[in-house]
Amino acid sequence: MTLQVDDLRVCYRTLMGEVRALDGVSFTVADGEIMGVVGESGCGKSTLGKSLVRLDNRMKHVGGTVTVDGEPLPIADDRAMNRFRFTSVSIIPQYAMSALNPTRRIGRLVADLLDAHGMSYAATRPELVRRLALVGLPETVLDSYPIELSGGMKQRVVLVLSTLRDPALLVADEVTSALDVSTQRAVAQTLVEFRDRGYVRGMLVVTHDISLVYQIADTIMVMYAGRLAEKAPSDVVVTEPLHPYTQLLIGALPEVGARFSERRLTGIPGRPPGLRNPPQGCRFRARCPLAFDKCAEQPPFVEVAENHQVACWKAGS
Ligand SMILES: Nc1ncnc2c1ncn2[C@@H]1O[C@H](COP(=O)(O)OP(=O)(O)OP(=O)(O)O)[C@@H](O)[C@H]1O
Repeated sequence: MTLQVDDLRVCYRTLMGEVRALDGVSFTVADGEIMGVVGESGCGKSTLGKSLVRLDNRMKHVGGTVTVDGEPLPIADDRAMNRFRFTSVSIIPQYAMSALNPTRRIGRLVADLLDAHGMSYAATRPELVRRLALVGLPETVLDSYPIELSGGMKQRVVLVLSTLRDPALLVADEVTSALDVSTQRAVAQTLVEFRDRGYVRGMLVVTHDISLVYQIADTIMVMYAGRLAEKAPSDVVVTEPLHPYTQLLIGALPEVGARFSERRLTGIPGRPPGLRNPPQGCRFRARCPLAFDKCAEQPPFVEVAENHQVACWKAGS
């Protein structure tokens, strides 16, 4: 088992009070598994990804445990996590490619990164060049400045760097969202290839793009308002979703070849609740077409079929 997350609770401290961004999240990612994490903006996807690798100083670990290969990660202790970052858990944060220092050549950036982790650039360079070639980048990119590379090239550089130490888990947060469609597909395929080659064992692909994650993920986990709504193999989530929220998310996707003069695109009416003072019971209740009395109680996240978990009183009934 690569990753096990149990009852993870994380909040942000703000002047207005605590935002409970993750509220009792439990799941596992198996060896070799790519898991897509989807949901509307603000549901806690990025917080989940970040909290497994680096809590920023506004985030507070409220409770719950994370283990990788059975070893607990000290996620609440930034310094203790240094031993695990990059080697055991690695992250490509949102907007990483735009964050590359524009005044440093790529090779220099890599040398700085390796130095910070006590590794020699000279000794690592042959493997680095091999992996760059694998993603279609020539050795000469090491002499380039970030501004000289396209978005897709920068994203591939970031992917190679974040997996150089073959981490058990890679969190890829919106790695394709600023790219054109064909580059998106190429970068997504690279994620799969890195998993297939064993450069990374398990992956959390955080995205709002269900169609893209459907093509590469083994499993999709749907989040709503800081909790898990549904988790199942990708094709099950897309073709037979059980949670009303997942059904509406999938129903809001445009169909290939659809004529929009005949079928209008619809979103999900309403907005997710604020997480400073979230409602009791099922958090989707106010927007749910199937809501009934029982939804005033929080539904447990339970297995309703093999590898298929849902948090809804109506699912499976
Ligand atoms: N630095 C912060 N301070 C306070 N609240 C925050 C902060 N970052 C995120 N939040 C809140 O935490 C909740 C979860 O946010 P998060 O960014 O994890 O969601 P997300 O699903 O990744 O959204 P997006 O797709 O827009 O990135 C939201 O209610 C958000 O407003």
